[in-house]
Amino acid sequence: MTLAGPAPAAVDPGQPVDVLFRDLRTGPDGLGSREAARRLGVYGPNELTRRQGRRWPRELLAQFTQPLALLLMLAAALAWIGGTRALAVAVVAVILLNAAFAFAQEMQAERAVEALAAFLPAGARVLRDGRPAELPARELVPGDVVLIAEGDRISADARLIRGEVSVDLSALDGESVPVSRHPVAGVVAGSPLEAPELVFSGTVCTAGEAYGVVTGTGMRTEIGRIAALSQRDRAEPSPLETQVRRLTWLIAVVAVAAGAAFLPIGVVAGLGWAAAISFAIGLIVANVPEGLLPTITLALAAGVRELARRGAVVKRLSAVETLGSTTVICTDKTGTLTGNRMRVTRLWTPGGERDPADPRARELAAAGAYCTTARPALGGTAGAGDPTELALLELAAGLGVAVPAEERDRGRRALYGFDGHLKRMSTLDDTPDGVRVHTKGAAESVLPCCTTVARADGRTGPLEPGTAADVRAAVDRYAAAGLRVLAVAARPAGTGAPGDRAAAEAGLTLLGLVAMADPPRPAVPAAVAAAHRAGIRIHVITGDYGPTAAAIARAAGIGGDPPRVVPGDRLDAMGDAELDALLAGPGELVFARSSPEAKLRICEALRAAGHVVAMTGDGVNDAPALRHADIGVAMGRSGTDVAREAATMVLTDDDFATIVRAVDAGRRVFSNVRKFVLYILAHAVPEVVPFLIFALSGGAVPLPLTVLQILAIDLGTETLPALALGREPAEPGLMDRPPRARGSGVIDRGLLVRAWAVLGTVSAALVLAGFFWTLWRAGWRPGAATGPGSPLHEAYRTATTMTFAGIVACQIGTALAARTEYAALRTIGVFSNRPLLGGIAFELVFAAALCYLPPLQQVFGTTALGAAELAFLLPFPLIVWGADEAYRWSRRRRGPDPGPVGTFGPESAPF
Ligand SMILES: Nc1ncnc2c1ncn2[C@@H]1O[C@H](COP(=O)(O)OP(=O)(O)OP(=O)(O)O)[C@@H](O)[C@H]1O
Repeated sequence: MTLAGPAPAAVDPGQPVDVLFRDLRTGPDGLGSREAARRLGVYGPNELTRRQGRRWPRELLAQFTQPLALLLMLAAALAWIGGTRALAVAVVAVILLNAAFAFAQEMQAERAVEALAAFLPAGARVLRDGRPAELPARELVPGDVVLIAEGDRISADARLIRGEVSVDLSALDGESVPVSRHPVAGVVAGSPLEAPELVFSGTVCTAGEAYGVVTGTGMRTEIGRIAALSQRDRAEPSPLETQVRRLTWLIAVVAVAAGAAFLPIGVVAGLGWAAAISFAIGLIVANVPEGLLPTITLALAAGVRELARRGAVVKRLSAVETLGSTTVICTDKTGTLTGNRMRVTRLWTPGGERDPADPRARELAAAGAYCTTARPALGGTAGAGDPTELALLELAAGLGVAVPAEERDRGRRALYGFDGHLKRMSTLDDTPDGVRVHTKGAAESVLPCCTTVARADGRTGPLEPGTAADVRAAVDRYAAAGLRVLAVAARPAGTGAPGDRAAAEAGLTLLGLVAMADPPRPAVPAAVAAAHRAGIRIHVITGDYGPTAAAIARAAGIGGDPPRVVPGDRLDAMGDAELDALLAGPGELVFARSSPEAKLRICEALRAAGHVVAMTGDGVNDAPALRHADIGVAMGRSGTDVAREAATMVLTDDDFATIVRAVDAGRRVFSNVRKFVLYILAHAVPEVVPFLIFALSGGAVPLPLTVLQILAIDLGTETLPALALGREPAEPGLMDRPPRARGSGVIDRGLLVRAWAVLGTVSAALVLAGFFWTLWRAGWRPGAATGPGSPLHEAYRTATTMTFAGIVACQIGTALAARTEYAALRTIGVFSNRPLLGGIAFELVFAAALCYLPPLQQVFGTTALGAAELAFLLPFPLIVWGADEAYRWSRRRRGPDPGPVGTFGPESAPF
């Protein structure tokens, strides 16, 4: 294990707090920024140093020990023993090239995934120069005073000095029941992990808020000591990679069987053993698709990189392909559909809506502002905390009743934080009017806690049923306009602080309602429409009030007009069968006042029905649903660390539209993988059919292609165009089709038919036509001798060169055809994939070199082709491409494949 920085300072976190402050040369207000910078230099960054050193030699070696490489080595050894040394050398070259290529691709893929960390820096809130500041967690130093709040992953070991938190220590002790942590003045007794006043790096705060002084950073933390935790996880192969690995094996087995079968046939047809063996080996080497897997891994990695640029950071390569098959998106409302920038637009107090200048409105605003933990925007700095609270602070500031955050925090006697189940929050505050309880939350949650109301004349009166009905009517009116409504209540604390939450939140006086606007993000309606065209259904699952959620959903285009709302209590009362039936219906739903558990339930029901579910979430309680969904989506800006860790994808801009863009990218990557698989499979037919003809004719037709020519195609001319197909832009209509079925293979019957029956067969026919035309013109008839020394030998060399060049020409047509799966080439433009044009140019230069450079002619058995031959080859690409164009046209006429979940597709959905 390496330790960053100099030897650790001998600070024992177990000493009494004042001694600890002295030893760490700090205080309750933390460090100054200059001192912190100095300490950062001394202690080093707050990071875990990776234990493992260089891994690349091992990974490079692994390329040579994998089964396909071993198979090729066996082939090389056989060729050497069989006397065809040139072939043995060629095969070894293939092995080396392949290993280098695969290694480079895998390294590049890994780097792409590792680079993602830079998109998601861990942050920490600290007091620097006595003021709160947000910093990258790597800049924390011993002596810093940090703020720890619900949902944070704690980024250093610390001793608590104020507040109280619940902490999940499972990263350290495997125990996932959260434990309470709070300051204790004296010496820490017993094991540090059990000490109530210590918190540790790598653990998670599940509730509450507290300040702590940092006692250890980086490797000098409990987690740093558990060396095993700093080891990296081994990445799971994605289903796509597993599928392709299996396919590669299948093809390898078929190739070996074909090679073995060719041996006796070749000998009987008069080839001689040495030639037959070399041929069988060539057939195997050419057809084993060694390069497929690394190429696919690289395509996925390129997808990951592109997604990150578009604002969606995915943590696993496999997420890219899952994204493409998403059938349902479950999204929350605040911050994802809306901009999460709240602004109070209406104030209501018993008696009616109030003008901001009204004294009752000011009283309401002041109480709301007390009941907050957020910090308002000051000078140039942005506000920090819940946007709902920031809106209340802004309102109070606007009405001139703001309390500075420091004063508010200093006077705070108790905090009963916002609870997603209770849907309210309360504080006990020292105010100029004495100690008061302040409560704010959902109206239906706060109203039952109230016994009195603040009347228009400033006096307090009983909460009559009529007033309660007025409150509900006002809430509904505001909610129908899409406003978020909070009820605010207060009362004098009386003598002595109430002991528990229930006591604090009883007998309150209702002050009124605050309604705030949070309109949909501008890009959302278009993204919703795009998702609908792509056959994706969207359900909204929100903690907000039904009518508010329905109004926002309608504005975004979700769920029709009016959207169907399922309130939380109805969902809770519903059995599983009823929920299944509800979700199986055609429309989209708005689940309002829902709990985090509801998310998990809905997610499970959808998955059980065969859907591929993308689910958003931002709180601690959302983590189980995020883990359970096919794609858990967390918010990079507003979400908690816990949600970000549970998620598969993190949106750096929190925008719903980014999810739809990610689905688009996922579909594109998957369809591009299919494109180059199609291209690579297609050439097998024109390569194998000539041999069949040679074998079936019993040698009356000479071999149309030499083994080194096959290798030159498969390992030379083909490579760059195949790679370039992986870079193809999205095909028009890709997002107008229903999602592909869960688990449907990258290679299906349709792809094989197209590769072998259409592209392959047309190519084979053309290639053979070229071969026979050349021989025939020279006077060859079946059975005539073509071996060295025979009068027809030169014509035979020209004919095999024609076969070689013919395959190259046909593959150009195949490459152009493979660019789209349904659409016509003209809709994307012939010149829109520059790398492919470059790849084709390379292919032509490579083939020309083989035909025209004398040293290469020697090795590959080729000759220079004349004008007549070239003219014969010229239409090949057009014919192959044209045949496929006709095939795609007929597929388009038949219409797209049906969607995976028969109950809905763009046609049957209600939008
Ligand atoms: N900071 C807060 N203090 C008190 N009450 C709150 C606070 N934030 C929200 N509420 C109340 O609780 C309700 C539910 O809020 P919650 O945060 O669970 O959902 P949300 O953010 O509106 O929805 P979403 O799940 O779409 O993000 C709100 O409608 C509001 O009435």
